[in-house]
Amino acid sequence: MELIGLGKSYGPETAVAGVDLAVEHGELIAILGASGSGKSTLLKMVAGFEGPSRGRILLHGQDVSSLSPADREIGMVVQNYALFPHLSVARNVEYGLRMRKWPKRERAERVAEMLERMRLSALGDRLPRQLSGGQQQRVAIARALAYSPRIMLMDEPLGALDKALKQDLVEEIHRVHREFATTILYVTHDREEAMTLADRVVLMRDGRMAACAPVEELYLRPPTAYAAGFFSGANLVPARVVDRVEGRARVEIGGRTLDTTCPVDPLGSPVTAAVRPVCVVLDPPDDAWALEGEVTDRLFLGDSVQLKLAYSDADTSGVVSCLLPATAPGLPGAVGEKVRFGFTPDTARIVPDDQETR
Ligand SMILES: Nc1ncnc2c1ncn2[C@@H]1O[C@H](COP(=O)(O)OP(=O)(O)OP(=O)(O)O)[C@@H](O)[C@H]1O
Repeated sequence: MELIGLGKSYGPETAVAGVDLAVEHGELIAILGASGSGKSTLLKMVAGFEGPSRGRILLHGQDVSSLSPADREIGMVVQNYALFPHLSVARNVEYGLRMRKWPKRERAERVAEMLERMRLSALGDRLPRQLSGGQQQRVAIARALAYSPRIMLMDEPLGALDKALKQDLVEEIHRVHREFATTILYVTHDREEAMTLADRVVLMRDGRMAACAPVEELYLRPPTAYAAGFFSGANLVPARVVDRVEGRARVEIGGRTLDTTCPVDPLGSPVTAAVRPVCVVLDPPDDAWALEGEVTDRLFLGDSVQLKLAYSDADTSGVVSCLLPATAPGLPGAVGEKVRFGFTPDTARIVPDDQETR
């Protein structure tokens, strides 16, 4: 599938501004972004529920931009299940096959197969209201997949479920994606979900594609400060490139210089040192960026402890989030405790500062 300059405006408001994206067959792309960033509008255009203001949608090379939703052969799963309440599970799954006028015997065979593959065989005669939320969503997935759509669209499919069910369904969707080899566009604002499921992540921001990259690359090497903050949950520390050392950036952060392992931006340009909380260390080594600070918050998370460390001196001030193993030696025990902390050059990613851009 290919999206070419796909955009949508509502009057003066631009919901989606010219998205270009080529999706490989069988790929799962997570469309991630803050509320109002244009994720659902993008999906609705692909589904055919919204007409684009500009651009085109190609499915298997065919321009489907002006086809009705039914003619696009796209399966859709949304947050609130949207099952037919008066139809049994089996009849819900059969629905799309009837619409496409499949013969009765083939319909019955396909429904039985889908129920089995989605582990719903025992529930075929029940009505949706007799199912749990997770079961209803499995029915919705079975229904959407029954007629082998060319592409599957999922809009916050787990948004209505509690955490434990969510985890089950994430595993289920992962399995479905692998076994059915379906191309999936998956809208979510939950980065954990995106991380677990996706081959690639499209990060939307104010209607634009702020980043598009394989999951691990986006997580470990985010291209900008916004992507680092949103996807990697990184601390964003203001910095400035002051020199080049063997092609790498020497940056100044709050009056201290640090030789990083990142290629340089233009000298003097404001940049951001993006440092993930697990990369913040206590009692850092000599070549590290180090500061004295104070614990302002401490959250026990089981295997790890999250600390908020506030620092302030003549040159700089801020708060850094730090994630340490709960068994780490010398772990600060209480709010108010003084600590020396920092990060080593190899763990800081120097990225353009785009946090203010709209
Ligand atoms: N029918 C509409 N008329 C006018 N503006 C709209 C309409 N639909 C969406 N918008 C606007 O377009 C922008 C993008 O909305 P969209 O629903 O695509 O965002 P989203 O990223 O899916 O958000 P959320 O995560 O909250 O669902 C928002 O500013 C929204 O207010």
